[in-house]
Amino acid sequence: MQAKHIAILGSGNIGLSLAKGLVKAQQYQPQQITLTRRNVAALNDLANQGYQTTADNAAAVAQADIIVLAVLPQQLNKLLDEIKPNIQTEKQLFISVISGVSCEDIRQYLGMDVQVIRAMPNTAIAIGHSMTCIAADRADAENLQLVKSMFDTVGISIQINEELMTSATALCACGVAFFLRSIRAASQGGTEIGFHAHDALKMAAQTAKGAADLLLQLASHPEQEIDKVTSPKGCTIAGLNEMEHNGFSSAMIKGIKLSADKAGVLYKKEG
Ligand SMILES: NC(=O)C1=CN([C@@H]2O[C@H](COP(=O)(O)OP(=O)(O)OC[C@H]3O[C@@H](n4cnc5c(N)ncnc54)[C@H](OP(=O)(O)O)[C@@H]3O)[C@@H](O)[C@H]2O)C=CC1
Ligand SMILES: O=C(O)[C@@H]1CCC=N1
Repeated sequence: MQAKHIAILGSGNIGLSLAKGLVKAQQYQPQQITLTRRNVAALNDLANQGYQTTADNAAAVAQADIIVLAVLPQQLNKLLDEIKPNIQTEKQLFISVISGVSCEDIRQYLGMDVQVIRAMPNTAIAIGHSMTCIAADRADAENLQLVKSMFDTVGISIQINEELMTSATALCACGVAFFLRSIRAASQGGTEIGFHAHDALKMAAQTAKGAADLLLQLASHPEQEIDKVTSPKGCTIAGLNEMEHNGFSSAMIKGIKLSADKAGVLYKKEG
């Protein structure tokens, strides 16, 4: 258990997923986490669970050791204006999960030499299965280790170069949606060939989970595992080739490239 207090500024999808993941992993108690958003009434359930909740970002920052920035890129500058008077550069660490905003962007906008580490988790953080990419331009090793160990308790984390953070956003954060859509499509196919929708979805999701685990647990390559499924003249290769003729791999690759391009231009420095 860490003794530190965390303020999560912007408690929406990812901010709340992070808070829930940290508590589920027993790394923090709800009482050690302050959640903020402007519509604070939407956090009432969390307040009943013991989290501190407020719309006052500056007050949340005043009592925090770790400050997580989790608003949308277009909401960041206003938030930084609000909290600037209460920042204590010597003792506080910023973790930004905001896409397309560099550590230097934050220091530059604040005009302060704050310690900033970027983390790009995904929503599976709520259940301890995030793939989180971590990057910093000049954070000290102790803080980097602290952030890494924090995200390791809620999934798997790797440290990458900061210039790859927009790519990490597309592959890992947006990626959850891409794989979910694939599973949804598989379940729709399943319904068309005879299963009730809820059964088809469960069957598709468990099949996807098994496929991912084959790669992770056996450290094998997708094509190696695909070769084991595709019997000669069989039904798998027939279905797979039909999907490829319709651009399956190409659609995924193009989508990821477009997401990465977009992730790089989400933030406008002037606000
Ligand atoms: N969703 C995801 O899977 C991932 C998102 N990210 C990044 O995380 C960030 C948040 O994304 P996401 O959670 O999806 O977005 P949401 O819109 O769900 O969350 C943003 C939250 O910020 C709150 N907010 C806005 N302005 C302020 C303010 N001035 N003070 C306090 N709270 C504020 C909003 O609530 P209210 O309007 O009530 O203030 C809202 O709850 C983005 O920058 C995104 O790029 C990163 C990885 C994954
Ligand atoms: O769609 C978005 O912009 C955010 C960033 C990563 C996931 N969701």
